[in-house]
Amino acid sequence: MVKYTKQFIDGEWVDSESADTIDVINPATEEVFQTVAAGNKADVDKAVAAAKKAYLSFRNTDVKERVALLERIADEYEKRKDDIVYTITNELGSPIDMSENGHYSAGLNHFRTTAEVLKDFQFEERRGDSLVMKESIGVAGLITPWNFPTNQTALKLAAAFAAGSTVVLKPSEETPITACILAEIFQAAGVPKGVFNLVNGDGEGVGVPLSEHPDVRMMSFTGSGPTGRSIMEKAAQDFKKVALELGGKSPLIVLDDADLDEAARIAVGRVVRNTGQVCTAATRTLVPKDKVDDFVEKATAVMSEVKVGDPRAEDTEMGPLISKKQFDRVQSYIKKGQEEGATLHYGGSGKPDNLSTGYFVKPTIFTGVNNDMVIAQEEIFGPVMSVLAYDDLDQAIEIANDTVYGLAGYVVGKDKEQLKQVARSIEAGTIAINEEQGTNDLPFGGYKQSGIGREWGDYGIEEFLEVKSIKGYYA
Ligand SMILES: NC(=O)c1ccc[n+]([C@@H]2O[C@H](COP(=O)([O-])OP(=O)(O)OC[C@H]3O[C@@H](n4cnc5c(N)ncnc54)[C@H](O)[C@@H]3O)[C@@H](O)[C@H]2O)c1
Repeated sequence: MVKYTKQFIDGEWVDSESADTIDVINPATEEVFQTVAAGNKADVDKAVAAAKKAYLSFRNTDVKERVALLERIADEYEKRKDDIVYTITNELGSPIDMSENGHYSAGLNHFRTTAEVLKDFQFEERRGDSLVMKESIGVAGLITPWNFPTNQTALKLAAAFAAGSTVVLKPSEETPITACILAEIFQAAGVPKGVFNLVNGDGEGVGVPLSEHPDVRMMSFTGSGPTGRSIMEKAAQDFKKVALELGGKSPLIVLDDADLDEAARIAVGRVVRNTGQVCTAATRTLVPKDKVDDFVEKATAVMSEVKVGDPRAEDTEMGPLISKKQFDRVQSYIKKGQEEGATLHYGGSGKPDNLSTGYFVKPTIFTGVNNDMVIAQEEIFGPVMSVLAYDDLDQAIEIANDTVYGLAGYVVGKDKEQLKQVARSIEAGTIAINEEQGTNDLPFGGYKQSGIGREWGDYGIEEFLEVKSIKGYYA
């Protein structure tokens, strides 16, 4: 077992300023997979100082150089495919197929797509005799969650490097090993010293001093709402820019003309993916009242086929939740749904048969849910579908938008005009019609309490830039 108990600062692995460590638990076996440093403020100070120094030259690198850098990173990333897939399977408990085709590929796509969009990115524009230019913001603090260890990190890192910003990354203490592999990839790709710094640790020890650091000009965070609020409060002390990607409670509207077999397959897929630990999970399924029974029967059939178990097995479709804490949280929501009067139609409390070790849960369907219930309003972050009945499309849209969140929305059906109209009416940053996946250059981010700002592609690069006008530049 390789131990990553050092921090990666100024281009090398160095001892942490803290003697404390954090065990990374494999959620399928409940055994220790790896150990990382539990960093502290002194580590953060060193990392920010390195990033600040490196910024002086990195900000002036030519765009072509940064395109080449991102391409080299993507090449090195591809060489580490087996390690990344193995690590995500063990630290997150993601089924091996999902580790490869969901997680590994998402990270790779961000590095490749960002390199492509950077080639055509307009950093300068002439307006009369003046120049309007965009330049990198400076040292950025990046804080990421555990549910997509390569996706969340890669999309922020690719955008920051493309912009010419230097970074200090604090990954989730629950899935930090993928980030350690990224440090090795950057080293192999020739990322200049100090451009990328990794400080492992928990929120209090590392996240807080990073958010408070006066030399950090921007915080880019993905995670829960309460943590996002705390980071924003800290950042407000010296008016750092903040970009926040937070939670969701996304609706999936099944239209009257939808093929119910197809709708059931799509809806269940969007609930159980990554064991429901997806910020864009479609956890509120809205179905025409007279079609609910048929839909639920079909959704139950699809869900009962989902293979839950050992993430290392090739045919496993759903692994465990990340931790005991998340297991308990999902259990408490299942209990709450029953107390509130929703009908537990499939799944429910406890672990699936023959899976007593590991944080496994049963994929679950609630029917008879109304939108005021806690299970329809709060993010469960587990494979729990709430089915809500609607009378007409106006009511469906009203229910869909009756949430504090606005991250994603889905609509399934046949009539193209109706699909477009519903897609336009949902108040959320990302909408998918039927099974459309889109491309990696589309903006991603939330309305309302789902966040501030946009990531991915050129929109992601914009986040790490400041805008300057120079009057008389062409006079
Ligand atoms: N919108 C999106 O793009 C998106 C994507 C994935 C996950 N999420 C959200 O993330 C949440 C789950 O992730 P989580 O449980 O890891 O979230 P979390 O907020 O508990 O932790 C996220 C990160 O913040 C750090 N952190 C904790 N307290 C901190 C503090 N006070 N100051 C600074 N950093 C601190 C953690 O160590 C971790 O690295 C869900 O709510 C989910 O919806 C959102």
